Amino acid sequence: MTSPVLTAAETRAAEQALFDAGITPVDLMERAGAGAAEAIVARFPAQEVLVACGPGNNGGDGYVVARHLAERGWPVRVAALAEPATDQARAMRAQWAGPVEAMPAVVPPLVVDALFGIGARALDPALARWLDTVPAVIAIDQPSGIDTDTGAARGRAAAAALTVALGALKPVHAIMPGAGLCGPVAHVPIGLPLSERAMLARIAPPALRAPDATSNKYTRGKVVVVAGAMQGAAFLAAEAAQRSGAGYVELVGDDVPFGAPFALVRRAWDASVLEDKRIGAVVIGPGLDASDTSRVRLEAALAIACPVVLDAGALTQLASDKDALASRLRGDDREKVRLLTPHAGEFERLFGPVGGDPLAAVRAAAAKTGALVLLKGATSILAAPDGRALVGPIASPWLSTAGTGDVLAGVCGTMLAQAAWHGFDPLEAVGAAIWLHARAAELAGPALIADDLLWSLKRAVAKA
Ligand SMILES: NC(=O)C1=CN([C@@H]2O[C@H](COP(=O)(O)OP(=O)(O)OC[C@H]3O[C@@H](n4cnc5c(N)ncnc54)[C@H](O)[C@@H]3O)[C@@H](O)[C@H]2O)[C@@H](O)CC1
Ligand SMILES: Nc1ncnc2c1ncn2[C@@H]1O[C@H](COP(=O)(O)OP(=O)(O)O)[C@@H](O)[C@H]1O
Ligand SMILES: [K+]
Repeated sequence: MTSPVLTAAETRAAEQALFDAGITPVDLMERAGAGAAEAIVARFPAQEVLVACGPGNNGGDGYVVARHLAERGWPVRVAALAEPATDQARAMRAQWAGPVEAMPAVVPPLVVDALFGIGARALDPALARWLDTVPAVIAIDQPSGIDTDTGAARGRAAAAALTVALGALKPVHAIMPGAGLCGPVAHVPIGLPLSERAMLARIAPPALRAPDATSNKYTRGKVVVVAGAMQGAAFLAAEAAQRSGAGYVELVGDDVPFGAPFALVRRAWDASVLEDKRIGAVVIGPGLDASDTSRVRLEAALAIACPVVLDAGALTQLASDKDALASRLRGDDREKVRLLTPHAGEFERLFGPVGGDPLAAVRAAAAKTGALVLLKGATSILAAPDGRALVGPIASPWLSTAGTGDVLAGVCGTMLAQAAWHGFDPLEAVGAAIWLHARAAELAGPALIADDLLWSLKRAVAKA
């Protein structure tokens, strides 16, 4: 249900494992370049192309791509930024039979960017300007100049028409803004050993278990959503918990109005509502204000043993005593599952600015609090206290509308309540919720409102 994502250093270590096993750097580069050319011809009609090669192994891949495209009848020009600086790149340069020109001032319509890969520093401004004027770019391994491990982009740049990820996905392919600049990503396996236990992985469709003859409403997960002053938000979370498959959802608050969905159980708040041993998860925060009443409810929720999703107003309350976060969230009980779901503003209030390396920021927040931390945004990043992290798909920008986070909180509640039943650990369960939410947004299409996600969640579950 996930694809491993390797940092530049992990990629180099994986390459080294192949070299240690007897594969030569030249063989590996041939494999990478041939695979990249294959991915290109599968997606583009034959046309004039300029392959721009840098001095390192990314440039070496470029010479291989050029040779393979030419063998397939493409009119190929090759330009070099500098002479190859590694043995394998030199060997590939020697195998390119055509001319090698200096970087042309006038750019052709299609350029293969084999300038820099995982070894890149910030681009020289003139080179960045040159790349930015190319109408269509196919990036080898990654667009040149974007930070491989953070996804931090150099200033103005257009998205590539295709990025061919060699051997492994890297953070640049998964985390915004870099992921957006990669355009469509084709993963070309080159035999790198990819651990199933990678510290970072991209969320793939989860394998959800369907109810069977032995199921009843409680085995399918009881989720309690604690309402506050703004009840709409809590309703969205509660119905999202229902629509993502929970068997029993209860909305507790004051004067919760009656109406659709009629399957939603409403109860007046009283601390005893959280004592039911059948509760699988509690969601608190959507619509929660800063009143004393809300504080009492938050404390009651934090006292229970089962997983608690803390969103919106609950995060604002927690931010008022940042130093006590870890002890308030888990106390002495390391087993307690607590999920914080901040957007960037809430994250900043709790932990300081996200900064240029969101993955590192989220990991640090999880380590500090002992909680799962999900930073929501165009790509959502989830980290566990032990450093494992998941990154979600690039989600529909139409999600940037009020209430969609409340829906996600409800889905998280259901997936955490059902985690053991699906065979997920808590990190995987929240990963499944992120995937379902993104898929629901895709199904809901343009101009969605949060309510639309409730219906499309049902279809997302069916597709998982
Ligand atoms: N080792 C191998 O045989 C394989 C390498 N692969 C390719 O190799 C790439 C990594 O190769 P390298 O480690 O050589 O790194 P790069 O090719 O990314 O670049 C490294 C070289 O460029 C210079 N450089 C970096 N940024 C620069 C800048 N902004 N301006 C000027 N010079 C700059 C560096 O000093 C170094 O000489 C991967 O991204 C991938 O494309 C893959 O083909 C897999 C196989
Ligand atoms: N530009 C965007 N592209 C994709 N997803 C987005 C974008 N902006 C927000 N989202 C998603 O929409 C949801 C918004 O949540 P949140 O900010 O908590 O809103 P609310 O509090 O109104 O419910 C999150 O799941 C977030 O990942
Ligand atoms: K590149």
